[in-house]
Amino acid sequence: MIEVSGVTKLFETEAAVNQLSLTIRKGSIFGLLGSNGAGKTTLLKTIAGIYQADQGSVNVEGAPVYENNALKQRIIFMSDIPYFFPQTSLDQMAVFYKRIYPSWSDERYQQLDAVFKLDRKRKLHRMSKGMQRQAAFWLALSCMPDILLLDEPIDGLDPVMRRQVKNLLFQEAAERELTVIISSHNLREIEDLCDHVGIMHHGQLIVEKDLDDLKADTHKIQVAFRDQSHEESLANNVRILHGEKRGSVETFIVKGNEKEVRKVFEAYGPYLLDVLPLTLEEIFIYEMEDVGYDIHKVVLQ
Ligand SMILES: Nc1ncnc2c1ncn2[C@@H]1O[C@H](COP(=O)(O)OP(=O)(O)OP(=O)(O)O)[C@@H](O)[C@H]1O
Repeated sequence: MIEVSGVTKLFETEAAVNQLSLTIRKGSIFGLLGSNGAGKTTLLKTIAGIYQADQGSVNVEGAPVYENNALKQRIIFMSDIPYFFPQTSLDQMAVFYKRIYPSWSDERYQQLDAVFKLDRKRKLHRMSKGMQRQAAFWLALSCMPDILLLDEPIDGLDPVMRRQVKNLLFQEAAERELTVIISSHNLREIEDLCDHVGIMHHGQLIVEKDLDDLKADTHKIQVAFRDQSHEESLANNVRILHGEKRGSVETFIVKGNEKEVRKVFEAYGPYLLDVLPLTLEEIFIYEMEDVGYDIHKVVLQ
């Protein structure tokens, strides 16, 4: 389990991360969303023990991460710009990683040859951006880390490789409880990967949700009432995140148990009542509206 408690990280006087608390359970895939400068990289580097928090603490399985070498050997931070030593090939970088990470697996390194299909003898600096990213994933996964922190890793990978990498992450999370935190600007990019999503804005986590709970708990209702008698009482009986009206049809985004929500609307004897599925993007739009933010200003669609 990763426990971030009241973490603030300052650069001079500016708080890149501001009093942020977050708990991520082992084996979870957590999506960290936010616009440029929201503080995602700073948070990931603080969790990785690269930065020391100015306030608060980051603990993994109860132990502080900063300057804890034994713990840091179980964590990999994958930067948005992969770094390799000059003039090295993948095989040469593998020798280096093997020395640093005691959990390195030669067997895993060999197995991943079938997934990534890069020339292991070729100099990495001659490879394309996407190929370098594949190489970084190959090395990171061969280290068999307990925690993988991925800073915008999907960019630059083609759709087939994105799917492959997502599958590998699913598999590692399910089979050996790898914990993944993946940052992105784009909700759609990571919605099929994560079981939890948090949205950062100005160094703070403004929304944090379990996706299964979120989907089970938020509904889009289309309804045409017979008269206006619902107008006053509806909001007292169901939690409405958003409502709009087109002609005689009203659309509401509501929270709560589907059966109970349905019952509330049925009690008015409407002409039409439909419960429609919501995309994650729609859910977040209304969740954030509810806490006073416009999602379009905070994350890309
Ligand atoms: N090394 C640094 N020195 C000074 N300020 C920094 C440093 N790193 C980050 N910052 C500042 O901290 C804030 C958060 O930056 P950070 O890189 O964590 O955001 P981000 O959410 O990862 O952004 P992006 O999506 O653009 O990568 C920004 O205002 C940035 O200018």
